[in-house]
Amino acid sequence: MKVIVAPDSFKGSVSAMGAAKAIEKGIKQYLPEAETVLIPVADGGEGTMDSLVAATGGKKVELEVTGPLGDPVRAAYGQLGDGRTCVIEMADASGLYLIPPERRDPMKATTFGTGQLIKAALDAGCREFILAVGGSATNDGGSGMLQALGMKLLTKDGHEVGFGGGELDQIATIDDREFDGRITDSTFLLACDVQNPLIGPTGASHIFGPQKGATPEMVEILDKKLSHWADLVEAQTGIALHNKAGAGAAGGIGGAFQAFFSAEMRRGIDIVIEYTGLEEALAGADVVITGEGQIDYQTASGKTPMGVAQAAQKHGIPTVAFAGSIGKGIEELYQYGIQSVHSIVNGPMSLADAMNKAEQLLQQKAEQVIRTMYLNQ
Ligand SMILES: O=C(O)[C@H](O)CO
Repeated sequence: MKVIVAPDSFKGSVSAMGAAKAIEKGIKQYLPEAETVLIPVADGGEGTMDSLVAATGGKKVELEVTGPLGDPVRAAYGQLGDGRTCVIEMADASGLYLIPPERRDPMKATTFGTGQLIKAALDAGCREFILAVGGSATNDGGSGMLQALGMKLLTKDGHEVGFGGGELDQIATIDDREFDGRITDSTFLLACDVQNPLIGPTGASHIFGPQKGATPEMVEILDKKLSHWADLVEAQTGIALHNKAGAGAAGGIGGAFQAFFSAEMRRGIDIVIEYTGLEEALAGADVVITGEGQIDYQTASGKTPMGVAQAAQKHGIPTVAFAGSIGKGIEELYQYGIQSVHSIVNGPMSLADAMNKAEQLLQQKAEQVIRTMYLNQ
């Protein structure tokens, strides 16, 4: 029997690799001769870098960059096994999780650190980039990232503007003469977590500003400032970001990529499936086991278990999904190739207990599922 084990992480509890190893242990407990292929995956959010680095025999390179509020932070880029491809989770350098709630301030927060990661990877020879875009603390339209890569954003007096969404309306000129020339030789594959436009009621400021610390008044101001930025970008590049899908991802960095980089947007899970070689590994498999902390109707919007199941379905292979917790609407998932969804929790227990014991529970569940598959053999 060949089993592909392709879970996401169970957030706050066990990494994708840890989950995959626990599931493998459970399978082998009943069926030591089973062929197991471990492919830890992610959907473009947290864990994407780890998954791709592990699958390609790459490495993580850590460096100090400018954090969202200007303080130094340790962040990493992943260099894949081919040496050319780099994966960056922007939240690592510019993420909301880096700032305690009381200090969050999208007027000041910058994406400069994300630009520094790109620059460091360019220096290391990378020319193909995978960017996991989302989870940011910023609303600066990606201006900080551009500054880190040499773009001069100048006031009408010719001074460089400061960091943050609050500065955008001070920009009078975008001077690209010193913008890193290596960007033109590079390709950027974006895994954006949302498709929101840059401006307006469904734009970056209105939808994601509040979680970054914006008050209702601030949201209006930030939206106007981003609108000024979008006008300038359009005048410079001919690309109107205002209503462009995905331009509002991560405070507008999604738009900066679309305007100034050779960028293509794809579903995060599809990028991960391609780069981890999951499709190739599926040949001859009998079953796929995937999983995530929570599985519910939202899983159908491109989360890991659904993406994995869709890939397996193309090859006629059933997928079994494990979850820490099962929510409403899992029936939605059957059409995409998920055969069944199993909670790993084996009795009444607190969330903390379930999280602490996740590996043991995954192992136990995997053994039970494989036993059931052998019912008639
Ligand atoms: O970073 C953000 O603003 C959200 O995750 C949406 O992209």
